[in-house]
Amino acid sequence: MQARVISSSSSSGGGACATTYEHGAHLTGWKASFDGDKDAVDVIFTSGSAIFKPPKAIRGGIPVCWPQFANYGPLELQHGFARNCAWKVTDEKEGSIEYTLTYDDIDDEQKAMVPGPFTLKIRHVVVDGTRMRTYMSVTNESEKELEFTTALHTYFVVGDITKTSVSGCKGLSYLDAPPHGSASSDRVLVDEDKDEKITFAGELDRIYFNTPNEVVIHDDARSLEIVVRKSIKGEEHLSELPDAVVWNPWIDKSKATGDLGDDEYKGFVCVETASVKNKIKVPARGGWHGHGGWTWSTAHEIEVRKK
Ligand SMILES: O=P(O)(O)OC[C@H]1O[C@@H](O)[C@H](O)[C@@H](O)[C@@H]1O
Repeated sequence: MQARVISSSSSSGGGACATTYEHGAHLTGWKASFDGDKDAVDVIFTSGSAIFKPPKAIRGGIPVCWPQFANYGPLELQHGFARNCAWKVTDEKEGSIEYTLTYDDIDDEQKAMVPGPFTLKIRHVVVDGTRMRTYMSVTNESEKELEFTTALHTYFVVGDITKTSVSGCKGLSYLDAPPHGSASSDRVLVDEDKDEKITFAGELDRIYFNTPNEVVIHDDARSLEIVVRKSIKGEEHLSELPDAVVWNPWIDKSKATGDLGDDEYKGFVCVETASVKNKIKVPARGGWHGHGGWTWSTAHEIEVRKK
């Protein structure tokens, strides 16, 4: 599998670069760099046990969950099929790469999961030394409405999960998943998170609704803050993903996950910009001449700051 590395085109970019793959349009790593420094800081986690063999999704990085997040939708396939497919590179320039997946690229089983032709685009951009973005767009070229749930399922490196917290979710309602091995896998609705920050002392798997623009990971072991932003200055025309998923598998689930090292849970947390509660609906193309289809687009930005 060929890795494509994109480096920042900004003069302040220093050693900042990201590694991406056609498989899943997957970004597997992003190194940030402060003040143009060549010493890069790893921000995005990929498992040392990840399997780089399609159709298996790569464990870590930024899996694109589409056309379904987890089991939120009609499909049996957890997180949809986009992360399992071979995408095509459709644009590549300094600091930026665009991958595209269309109806023609997927197999019959996957075609049965969508109403008809579509174009899905992912663009990863290394903005400067400390910021990167992922843009996503979905064009519905079919004659039926296209509805989906989705997430940019980002795995972040942290120095020590027990010295990590996540802020921005206080006061929000969320769906809480029971721990691995429980008799029921049904999530429970919690009306209000009363804690100032989310901390980690066991498996944690929550879907927060209507999150603010910024959710922040406090990586105290590395004295870093990682900001996950769903609205980008100058790009207000893009739709905002309303929800955020926070996940760490802890010990038992890590052991049960073949492509994740038993101890690796200590070194990452997932904070995923998502739309789970409300399905995104892209209207049917309509029959009139020259109308290729309606497009829905979104993006997230990740910024690293020193504490
Ligand atoms: O093992 P997968 O399919 O990549 O999913 C990993 C995790 O993804 C998270 O988004 C879900 O909230 C978890 O429930 C799930 O375990």
